[in-house]
Order: sequence, then C-alpha cells, then structure tokens
Amino acid sequence: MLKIGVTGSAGSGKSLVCEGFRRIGLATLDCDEIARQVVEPGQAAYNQVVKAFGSKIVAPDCTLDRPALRRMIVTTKGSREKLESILHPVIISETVRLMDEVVHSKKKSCAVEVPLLFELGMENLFDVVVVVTAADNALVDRISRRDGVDREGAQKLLAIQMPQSEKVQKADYVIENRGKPEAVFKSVGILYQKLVNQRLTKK
Ligand SMILES: CC(C)(COP(=O)(O)OP(=O)(O)OC[C@H]1O[C@@H](n2cnc3c(N)ncnc32)[C@H](O)[C@@H]1O)[C@@H](O)C(=O)NCCC(=O)NCCS
Ligand SMILES: Nc1ncnc2c1ncn2[C@@H]1O[C@H](COP(=O)(O)OP(=O)(O)OP(=O)(O)O)[C@@H](O)[C@H]1O
Repeated sequence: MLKIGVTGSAGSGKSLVCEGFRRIGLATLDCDEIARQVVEPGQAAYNQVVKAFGSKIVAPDCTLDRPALRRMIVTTKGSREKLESILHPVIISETVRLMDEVVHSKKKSCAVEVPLLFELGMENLFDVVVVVTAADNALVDRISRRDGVDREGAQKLLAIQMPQSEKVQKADYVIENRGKPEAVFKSVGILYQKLVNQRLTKK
C-alpha cells in the first residue's frame, strides 16, 4: 500500500488535499481526529490530561475544554510540552494501528493528515510526504474564520509551529493551495497519477 503523509501549517489546506485524495478513492486518516478521539471522557489519555491540567480545562459536559487548552498551549510556558508528552505517543501508536487496518483492506493507497509530521519525526511511516502551503495571511484568515479566534490567536498558533519554508525544504512534494478548492483537487489528481506511475516504473 502506498502511504502518503500530508502535512503543512494550520489552515494551509491539509483537509482539503485529503478530501481530494478521498474523492479519487484513497483511504484517508486525520491525526487531529485521532487526537480528539483519544481524549474523549473514559479514554486513558483523558484522565491523564485532566490529572496534569486540573478541572480548569474540563467543560461543564465533562469533555475537555479545547479552546481553554488551546489558549494555554500558545501562552503558558511548558504547557504545550506537557500536553504533547501525554498525547503524542498515543496519537502515533493509534495512527500506526489505523494504518495497519487500512493495509488489510482492499485500498491501494492511504493519505494521512498529520499537522506535526516533521515535529513528531513521523516521516518514516510514509512512502512520500506532501506539504501543503498557502500565503501566510491566508493561513491567519482561514484559522480565525474557521476556529472563531482573533487574528492574534491564529498568529500565536502558527508561531508554535515549524515555519512553512522549513517544511517545504523537507517535503517530497509541495501542493500550493492558492486558488479555488477545485484547483487543489486537480493538483492532487495529477500528483497521485505521478506517484502511481513512479511505483509502476520502479517494479
Ligand atoms: C490544543 C487542542 C486541545 C486544541 O483543540 P482544537 O479543537 O481547538 O484544535 P484542533 O485539535 O482541531 O487543532 C487545530 C490545529 O492546531 C494545530 N495544533 C494542535 N496541536 C498543536 C501543537 N501541539 N503544536 C502546534 N500546533 C498544534 C494543528 O495545526 C491543528 O491542525 C488540540 O489541538 C490538542 O489536543 N493538541 C495536542 C495534540 C496535538 O499535538 N495534535 C496535533 C496532531 S499531530
Ligand atoms: N482554496 C481554498 N479556498 C477557500 N477556502 C479554503 C481553501 N483552502 C482551505 N480553505 C478553508 O480554510 C480552512 C482551513 O482549511 P483546512 O481545514 O483544509 O486546513 P488544515 O491545513 O487542515 O488546517 P488545520 O491543520 O488547522 O486543521 C477551512 O475552513 C477550509 O474550508
């Protein structure tokens, strides 16, 4: 199975690119979704996070207060590292487990959205790593619109991530998300065809 890792800064369009892969028949996984599932009440990681941060990050319905945790990881020194030390090992092992499940399905290829792929050293899990980029002001616009945070909040989130230029240097392929979603879907189709052709030539 061809394993494609899709990464890029917050708001760059990783979900859009993965939607493109899904539309042409690939299996897709999303580490943000996995990160949400592992902290649902009752899961081991939920208890660990609540123990580490206290009741101030628990919402009235007992789920994690995600906006509060997000403000904390971008403003309070050491809290991001504390949260990551609990969640990253769980996210990585769950991603590997789910990818193994896809291997046993009939799908020929799988695209996995991993926001912190390079930061977590997950390159080796994939045959190819695709970095999605967008203009810096577009990232801020999209994050603030989508997540209901102000521009400063969006900029703070971006500031704790690896700069786009560094990700591009580490990429096998880059998809620039500058036009309409349809243009991105077209780029995804062209890239996938290229990857499949390369595989066939190698064999
Ligand atoms: C801080 C949390 C609770 C905020 O939740 P929220 O629902 O507001 O945002 P969501 O999870 O959808 O993440 C949105 C984006 O924030 C960025 N982001 C999330 N965690 C981090 C982090 N530790 N460092 C840098 N950027 C991050 C990513 O680009 C992500 O796509 C959540 O992001 C979280 O649990 N983060 C720690 C786990 C993690 O590192 N996830 C990334 C998966 S590889
Ligand atoms: N080309 C585009 N045209 C219009 N809107 C877009 C485009 N690309 C992305 N968006 C919008 O911008 C927001 C961010 O895009 P998306 O969720 O795909 O980014 P992401 O890289 O997955 O972000 P994150 O890492 O924060 O989850 C979404 O609301 C999406 O609908």
